[in-house]
Amino acid sequence: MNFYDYVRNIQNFPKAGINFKDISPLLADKHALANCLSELVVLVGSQKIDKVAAIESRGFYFGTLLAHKLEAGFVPIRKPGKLPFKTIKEPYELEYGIDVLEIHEDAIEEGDRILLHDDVLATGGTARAACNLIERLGGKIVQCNFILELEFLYGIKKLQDHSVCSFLKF
Ligand SMILES: O=P(O)(O)OC[C@H]1O[C@H](OP(=O)(O)OP(=O)(O)O)[C@H](O)[C@@H]1O
Ligand SMILES: Nc1ncnc2[nH]cnc12
Repeated sequence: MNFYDYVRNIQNFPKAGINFKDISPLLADKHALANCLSELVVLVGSQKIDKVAAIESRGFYFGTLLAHKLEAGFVPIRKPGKLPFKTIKEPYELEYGIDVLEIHEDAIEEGDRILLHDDVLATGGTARAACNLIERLGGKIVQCNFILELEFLYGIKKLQDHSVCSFLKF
């Protein structure tokens, strides 16, 4: 299976000049969905994971599936005002805007081994903010794991202190 065939390019979305990588075709095909999940599990290998933390909203597509496959818990990292309990916050910049991420302050215990998952690594601002939240709560980030990486944006430079794995590279 050529997974690249299941990623659609949408020019000028959500803003002029952005070439948006749309994984909807990959999600809609039962074989592509199942095989993509298997490939993400392969990236983790035999490393022990206590919790998968995933970033709203597209990180949630595979985040809970990954947690189930890895026999780990799941932690949502969300946009502001969405989480109901006490949170800590991190601001960040992304390829097309500025936002804030939040995590429940009791979501991670000191020493928890965390897999951070999101669909796309672009400039790395979102993933960096998510790593900061996890580390502020005492989590140990085992791997930052993405379906696709836009290598020309060098997001990996913001995650140099971590192991970064992505399945599809553009
Ligand atoms: O590496 P960066 O430049 O920070 O960009 C990557 C982030 O951008 C997208 O999320 P978006 O903010 O568009 O939200 P969504 O998942 O809710 O669509 C994507 O799902 C990543 O979370
Ligand atoms: N070009 C892009 N396509 C899809 N998701 C993104 N997140 C940030 N940049 C993106």
